[in-house]
Amino acid sequence: MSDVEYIKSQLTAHPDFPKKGIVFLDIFPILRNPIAFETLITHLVHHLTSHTIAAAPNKKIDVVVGLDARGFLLGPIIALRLGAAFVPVRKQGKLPGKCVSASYEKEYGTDSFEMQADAITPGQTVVVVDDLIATGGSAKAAGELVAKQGGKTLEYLFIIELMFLKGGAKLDAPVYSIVQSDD
Ligand SMILES: O=P(O)(O)OC[C@H]1O[C@H](OP(=O)(O)OP(=O)(O)O)[C@H](O)[C@@H]1O
Ligand SMILES: Nc1ncnc2[nH]cnc12
Repeated sequence: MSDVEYIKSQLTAHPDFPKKGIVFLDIFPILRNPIAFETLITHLVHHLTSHTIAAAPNKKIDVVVGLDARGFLLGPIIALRLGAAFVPVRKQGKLPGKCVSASYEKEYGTDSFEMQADAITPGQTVVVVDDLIATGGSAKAAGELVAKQGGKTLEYLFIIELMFLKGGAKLDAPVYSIVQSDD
């Protein structure tokens, strides 16, 4: 079995969660299995070092941005392995100090994201990490926060991409996803 098939085999689908009509794809079974979690992180870091960094203007990734909440499970580990900074994007009202904010619509509601205003230095290269892209609203808002601080988003990284929602089309940089779901 390939790494991608192995990672895919660990995901579980929950119809009608958190509301009717949504098929919720759960990544937590991966984190319960240390071999699967290691396979996942190694796969993402290998992609970043072999493709993203090779194409980066400064030949490095300065900042890994992780999205509240499930992006926090992946982002810090990836950042440590790359020797990059980790910066959280949080839902409104959770971060102290001066923040930049951007609101967005998602597959099942609306929300507002914030990032600390001094978190990214102009010109830094950034990858945005989350567990899943659905409509792309969350990732787009995160990209806006990076751009507001003068950062350059190189890529958006996900475990799962819901292809039928075409979220990647909203974004200002390419998407890399391990599993593409059509339903
Ligand atoms: O592409 P989008 O339509 O924006 O949806 C994707 C977002 O939705 C989920 O998070 P959610 O907002 O449910 O928050 P949580 O991680 O706190 O559960 C998921 O983890 C992504 O962050
Ligand atoms: N279908 C889905 N499964 C898991 N997380 C999600 N976030 C938005 N849509 C989702």
